[in-house]
Amino acid sequence: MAELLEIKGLQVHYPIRSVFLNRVTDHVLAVDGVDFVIEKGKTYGLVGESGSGKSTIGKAIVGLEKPTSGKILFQGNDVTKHQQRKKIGYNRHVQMIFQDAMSSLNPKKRVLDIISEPLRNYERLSYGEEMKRVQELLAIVGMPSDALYKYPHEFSGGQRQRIGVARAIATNPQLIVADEPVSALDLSVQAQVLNFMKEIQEQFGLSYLFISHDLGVVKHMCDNLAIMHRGRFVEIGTKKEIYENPQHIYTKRLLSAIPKIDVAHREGHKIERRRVEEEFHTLKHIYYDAHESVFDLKPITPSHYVALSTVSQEVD
Ligand SMILES: Nc1ncnc2c1ncn2[C@@H]1O[C@H](COP(=O)(O)OP(=O)(O)OP(=O)(O)O)[C@@H](O)[C@H]1O
Repeated sequence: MAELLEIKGLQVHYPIRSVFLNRVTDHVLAVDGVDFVIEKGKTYGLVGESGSGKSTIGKAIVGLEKPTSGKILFQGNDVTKHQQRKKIGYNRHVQMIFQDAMSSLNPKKRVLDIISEPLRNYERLSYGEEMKRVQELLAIVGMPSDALYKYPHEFSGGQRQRIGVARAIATNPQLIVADEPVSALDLSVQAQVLNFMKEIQEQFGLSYLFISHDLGVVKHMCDNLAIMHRGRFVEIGTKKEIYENPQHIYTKRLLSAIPKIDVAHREGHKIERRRVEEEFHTLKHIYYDAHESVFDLKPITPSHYVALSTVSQEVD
């Protein structure tokens, strides 16, 4: 097993401040002691309901959140602290793509400037070299070269996500943290973007940390995965182990809520309505079963919000 990244006993706790007392009164245990390994060229999935701590792990790995305790080792080098990351040029090897490409791409910048930003941070290229590299990157992600001078709002959601991927791979990273990269997209576009992410993974030997609440998507993408609940891993294993022989009751519950549409069949847009209806029934079932708030479960589509509010009205 070729280890790329190792996480040891990671904790990220956010302080809760009392406005009245003007001091820290408690902590949110967003991530509360997790261990896992991401192998070279493989995809590790993090699955769990909204608020379970998935994004916080991703942010700690790329350096956007400071671990409270624990270690992050990249190819055996400790990169838990900023100085240590700087020393080995860690940030160019690990990039992140986000759920909402519209808000993660600067709306005032042209595609050329968006994609060249990491190049300007990490490489000293002439204007001509930079232009050539950005054109190559656009071709890799299947975008036309006239996209260079356009702005993010001139593209569809799927195209914007491709631009986000072009920016993420600009520095030839080894690991990409993909935080819900397709959940803001129509089902028909999700499959395209996921398959394209797999293609570039093979082409460049990339590893992914793939964060999602959608077990259907994770099944399509991941080699190994962890099921998260309230900052901890309740179950870890290979894709086969988790999907074919889940052990934890929480994993079983999540699996029973998988939309019955596997990614390969998401290209037909008519499926969407059926999926929302199915999830609505499953959520309702889970709600009555577990007596938890339906708002703990992350809505996926606008129609899903309608479904959720209907559930909550019925429950009220
Ligand atoms: N900056 C912050 N300050 C305080 N609490 C935070 C902060 N960021 C996240 N949290 C809390 O930490 C917990 C984990 O949040 P996180 O965003 O990691 O969950 P998640 O599983 O990624 O959820 P989602 O799928 O909704 O993004 C939540 O309870 C959240 O409210």
